Amino acid sequence: MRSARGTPSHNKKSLLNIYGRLSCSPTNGKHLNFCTDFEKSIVINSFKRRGWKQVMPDEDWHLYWANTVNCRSIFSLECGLRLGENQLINHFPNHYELVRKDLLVKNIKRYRKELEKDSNPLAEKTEVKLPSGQVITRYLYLDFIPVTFVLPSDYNMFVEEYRKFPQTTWILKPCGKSQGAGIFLINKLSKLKKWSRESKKYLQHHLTSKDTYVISRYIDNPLLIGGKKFDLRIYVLVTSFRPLKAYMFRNGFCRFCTMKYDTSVTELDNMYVHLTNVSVQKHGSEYNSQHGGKLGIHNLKLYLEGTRGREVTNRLFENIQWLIVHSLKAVAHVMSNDRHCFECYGYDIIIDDNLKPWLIEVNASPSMTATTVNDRILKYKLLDNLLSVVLPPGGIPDARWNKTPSAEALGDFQILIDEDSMYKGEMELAQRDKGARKN
Ligand SMILES: Nc1ncnc2c1ncn2[C@@H]1O[C@H](COP(=O)(O)OP(=O)(O)OP(=O)(O)O)[C@@H](O)[C@H]1O
Repeated sequence: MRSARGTPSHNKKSLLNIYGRLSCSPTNGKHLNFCTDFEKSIVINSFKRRGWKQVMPDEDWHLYWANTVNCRSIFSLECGLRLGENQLINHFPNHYELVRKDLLVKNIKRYRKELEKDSNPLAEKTEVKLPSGQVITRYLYLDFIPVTFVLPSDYNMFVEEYRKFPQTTWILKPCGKSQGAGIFLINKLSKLKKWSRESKKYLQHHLTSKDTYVISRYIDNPLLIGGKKFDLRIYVLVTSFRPLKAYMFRNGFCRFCTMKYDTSVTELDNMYVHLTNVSVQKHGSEYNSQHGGKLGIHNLKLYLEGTRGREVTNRLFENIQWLIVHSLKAVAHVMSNDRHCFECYGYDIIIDDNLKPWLIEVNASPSMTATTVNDRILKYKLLDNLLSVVLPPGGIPDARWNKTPSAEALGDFQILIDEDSMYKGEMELAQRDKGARKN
């Protein structure tokens, strides 16, 4: 039987063979087994350091660090597998609701509309005057994704928006790709039409989800440091969507472009200026492999406190947490909340020069490859802390656990939201109120 390790995907039949007869025996205080699809030393060593043994997907495992394709197959109807109480896996079955570019946008738009329909104050709108003099209406609290349309389905809506704001630059991104592949910027509708004709893409009828694109307003006023654009990579661990339990790793980092930011039309195609992906920048002649174009979030905070002041810096970081929590709430009701699952998401955020954070995208399998020494230290810590959060106090996976880690187990994770304890807190307050009224 072929192992799932190191193979990117399986066909349904072989998965049925591999997983159909799988169950994990009770641990009884014996050794714990992990299995992974990645040949990454950081992943493998993080388990081995805890004394766990690596096994194949068709053997007894307690925790599977899977790729998204294999995880989806495990939960597919054809597979018919029921995970045991001592088995955990690192993705939710339909994580794509949050991590696919088009679905993220659809879910956030729907969430805002629902709040609006319920007259929820969170959905309050406000009028904003643009530098061009035009006045637009936008959400006061929930305006954290750039205006985005899905192509080809929203093409007419996009053209309407384009005509209203003809000076805007747009960024086109394929939904089925990553690492900057297939991304380009446009500032003219004619360029989009030309691309469509040449690639015979979005106006064709036989489309697959791989051919879906999102077109987003390009954030053309990013905050620059040393004249260069950067984005933030923040790790967010979710252990449950209903109730929502999410944690943010304190040690995120900035990823810088290697070339100075330049909005001139001639530089529109220069990806070393506009895309912050390490996978793009590492091919640039200015790439520095010592620091890998990365700067720790603590240093960014210090820099901002020094240049912009403590108050606005704190507000920026509060707004980042706000946008993460609301992006998760936007998908919480569509997620299949399997209690064997947890997921570590890589959030990509751009800060503009008004210190407003924008959510660019969410990744389900943030890279566990280290590009520098600091990166290696950070990622080891991330995985070590993550395991402490997802495992109950005895260290043995248990899907029945109430997923309430102790303060020490959190390590460098901080609680973003725990609806369970919020609910309990509210109940306690209500009880106390009732008691006070009785007295
Ligand atoms: N709306 C935007 N405004 C400004 N820059 C953007 C915008 N969208 C994307 N970018 C830039 O393009 C880069 C790649 O975009 P994005 O992360 O969405 O695509 P990706 O290829 O899927 O990347 P990943 O490998 O992280 O999945 C971002 O890191 C950012 O630097």
